[in-house]
Amino acid sequence: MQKVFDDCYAMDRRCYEEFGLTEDILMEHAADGMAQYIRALDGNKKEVLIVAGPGNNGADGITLARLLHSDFEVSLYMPYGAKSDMAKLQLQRLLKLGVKPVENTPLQTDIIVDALFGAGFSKPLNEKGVELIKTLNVMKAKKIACDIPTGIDPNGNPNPVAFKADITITMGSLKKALFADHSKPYIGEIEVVDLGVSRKIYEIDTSTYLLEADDFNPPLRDNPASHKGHYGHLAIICGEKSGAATLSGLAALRFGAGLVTLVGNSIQNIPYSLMQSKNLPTGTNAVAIGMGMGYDLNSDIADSIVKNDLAVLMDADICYIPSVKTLLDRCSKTVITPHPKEFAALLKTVGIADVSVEDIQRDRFGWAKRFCENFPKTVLLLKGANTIIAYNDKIYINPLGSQVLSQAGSGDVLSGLIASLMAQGYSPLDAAINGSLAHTMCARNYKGANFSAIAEDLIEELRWLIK
Ligand SMILES: NC(=O)C1=CN([C@@H]2O[C@H](COP(=O)(O)OP(=O)(O)OC[C@H]3O[C@@H](n4cnc5c(N)ncnc54)[C@H](O)[C@@H]3O)[C@@H](O)[C@H]2O)[C@@H](O)CC1
Ligand SMILES: [K+]
Repeated sequence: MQKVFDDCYAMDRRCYEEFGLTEDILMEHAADGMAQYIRALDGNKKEVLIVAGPGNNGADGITLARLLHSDFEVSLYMPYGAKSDMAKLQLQRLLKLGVKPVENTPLQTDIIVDALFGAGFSKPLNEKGVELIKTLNVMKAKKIACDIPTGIDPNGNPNPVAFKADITITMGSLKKALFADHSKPYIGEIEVVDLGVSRKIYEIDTSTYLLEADDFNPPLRDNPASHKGHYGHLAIICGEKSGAATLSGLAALRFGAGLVTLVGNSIQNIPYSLMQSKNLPTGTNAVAIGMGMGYDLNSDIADSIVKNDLAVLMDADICYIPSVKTLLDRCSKTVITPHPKEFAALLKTVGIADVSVEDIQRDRFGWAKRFCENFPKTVLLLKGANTIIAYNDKIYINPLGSQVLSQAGSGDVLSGLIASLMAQGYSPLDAAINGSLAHTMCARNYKGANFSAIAEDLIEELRWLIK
């Protein structure tokens, strides 16, 4: 797990005030991090275009030009001149080496470094900036963003366009804007550069974390004398479309739940390994509701869940049903897993806000936080290109998802995975984290073309998901 921050300003200040470092020292390390990356690239890439802005992001770029000069053919383009003190100082140093900024961007180059705007980006790019970014984006070159691609605002939205990087070399620590859904196509890989002290020292406390494959804690069984009763009994409420519940059930079973029962009146042709029942079976310790359910929840079942305070996973159609609020308020072990459209419906159903899907996508962290303030007992998993898992003031980001998962049925599998872990005794937060990691790791391990995975393929991949 890595720490993630809103921005680095407080940590930079601590470097100056507590560690006696200077802006100059931090900047030298920032530029050296980029220089090392460029030097390690394929040795034939010798032409480097650095586009440097007026502030300290630009100053990083000018410093990089100095570090690479004479080993590489460096073109430094500064469309807005140098305005910050550091940008002016770095430019003076460069001029003393005999390097002058170029008047126009060259038509072709091997490497482009975008150091136009970084953490200080605060208003939309003007027409000149938009045209420049569009020009850079269509050039064929290795594209490196300094700190964050130009045009990505602090909420992670392109405003109105953004540099499309192959790699973002970010300074000091990870920032939230790198993990918004809207920024994902622009960021590329991410590398963090230390700024004069190790990242362990540089970073302060945070409430936001980036999940990694190493965080995965699978439900491996270590008791050779076990029986199915040791691994929980999950009941999945079936409604209109029993296929969704069946996929969840198979995923849950494959992920280790001891027993999975589909609950409903007329469920046809279910696989032999799943049980079925008209009522909530005795012995149920976790319930999953919502997948393919339709907009009607049997009130006896809802009452029984509340009365017995069962662990409950809620998804899909439940977001539209008013009784969701009772479950969220009254049960102590709840996970809810909406995609953005369902989350918009959920916010409306529970009376928090009436907002569009686009409103949510533009500020996923903000809306997730607001939901958790209203429902402190619930773990929210907001699906997306970078899935957010939020609980109280903590946020965990799973960036490992990919387009492999953009398929009907993949959400049903995720519900089954999380509910399976809840039945096996994981806390709701651990179940959401590990279910989400398993889901994305199955997609990563899938060997077929990235358009071809169906829910059953993801379930198959669970067999080999051994840490
Ligand atoms: N201690 C530090 O301050 C460090 C800063 N570093 C670099 O400094 C960057 C931040 O520098 P700055 O705070 O100077 O900010 P930027 O260089 O990102 O932006 C400079 C200024 O441009 C203006 N601006 C914002 N959006 C604009 C737009 N769309 N069109 C025109 N002008 C716009 C703002 O007035 C802003 O302050 C980081 O991203 C990082 O690259 C690194 O060198 C590491 C240390
Ligand atoms: K940049």
